Amino acid sequence: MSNKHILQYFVKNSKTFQIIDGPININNTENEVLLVLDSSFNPAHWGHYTLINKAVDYYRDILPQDTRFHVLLLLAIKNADKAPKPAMFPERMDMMCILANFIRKTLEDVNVSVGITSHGKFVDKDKDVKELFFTAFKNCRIAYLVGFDTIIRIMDAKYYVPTPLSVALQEFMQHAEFFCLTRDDDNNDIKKQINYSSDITEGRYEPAIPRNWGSKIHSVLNDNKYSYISSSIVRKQFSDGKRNLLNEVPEPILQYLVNESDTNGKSIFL
Ligand SMILES: Nc1ncnc2c1ncn2[C@@H]1O[C@H](COP(=O)(O)OP(=O)(O)OP(=O)(O)O)[C@@H](O)[C@H]1O
Ligand SMILES: NC(=O)c1ccc[n+]([C@@H]2O[C@H](COP(=O)(O)O)[C@@H](O)[C@H]2O)c1
Repeated sequence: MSNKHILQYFVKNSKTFQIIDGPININNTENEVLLVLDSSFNPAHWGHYTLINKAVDYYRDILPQDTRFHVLLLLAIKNADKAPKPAMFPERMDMMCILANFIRKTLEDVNVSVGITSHGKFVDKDKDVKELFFTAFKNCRIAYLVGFDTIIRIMDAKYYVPTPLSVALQEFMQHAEFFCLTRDDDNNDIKKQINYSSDITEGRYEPAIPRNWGSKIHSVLNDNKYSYISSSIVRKQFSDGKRNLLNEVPEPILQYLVNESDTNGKSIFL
């Protein structure tokens, strides 16, 4: 079935979560880590790949040698902020499957699945991930891979009104953790980004954010060659006619963008 048909079925049946590529469950939760990258994938780029790569490196360093890694690429077909915009979703799903294959080829011993969700907020996505992805939810580790711009939005009380943040995320924060990479950001300097988790632990964000959540956020410095990349930049440059985007986008993704645009006679993003 094409991704277009999968999406039509998903929407028609009011589903909230579906795996569209790769394994659909994890049986042995004792030594497995699930790394979830939730994104708009519009398009997929090196910023996404480096989040996964660095998260695998990070957990390989701190966990036992026999730990197995499972990456879940998750597309939110509803955004926590933006109105639903169905255009391009099948193409984004295609690109997620391409990225999944690229990860399988380039990162050793990493399983990859691709899923779609209709939930905008992480706290809601997490319920489905736990329920539907794991056959036994015991001692498994789920880490959400995010950039700094996203972690501060997850920790923003406005998304949960009238429930206080500490209540809305209480259960979620008991088992979930975040691997958080710095990004170029005019409003938040690198020091603030890197110190975010320790500042929470020291109580600097109290009473909004409980200090014990600080240990659940692992802040890691990005590489300069990846920290500036965003889908908006790629969309803009590609639509302006730039095709030399290999610093921003893995080759198979670029190939897909070029092929799709050639077929339509104009940039896939226009
Ligand atoms: N270059 C990057 N470095 C680190 N994290 C990133 C990078 N690009 C995206 N991310 C993170 O990946 C997740 C998914 O990103 P998403 O695709 O929504 O962002 P984006 O590339 O900024 O998209 P857009 O420009 O369309 O807003 C987010 O948590 C985001 O912070
Ligand atoms: N409070 C939250 O859980 C929260 C806040 C902002 C964005 N998100 C999600 O983060 C993902 C990336 O969003 P953007 O593409 O807007 O950066 C989307 O799935 C969006 O729905 C979640």
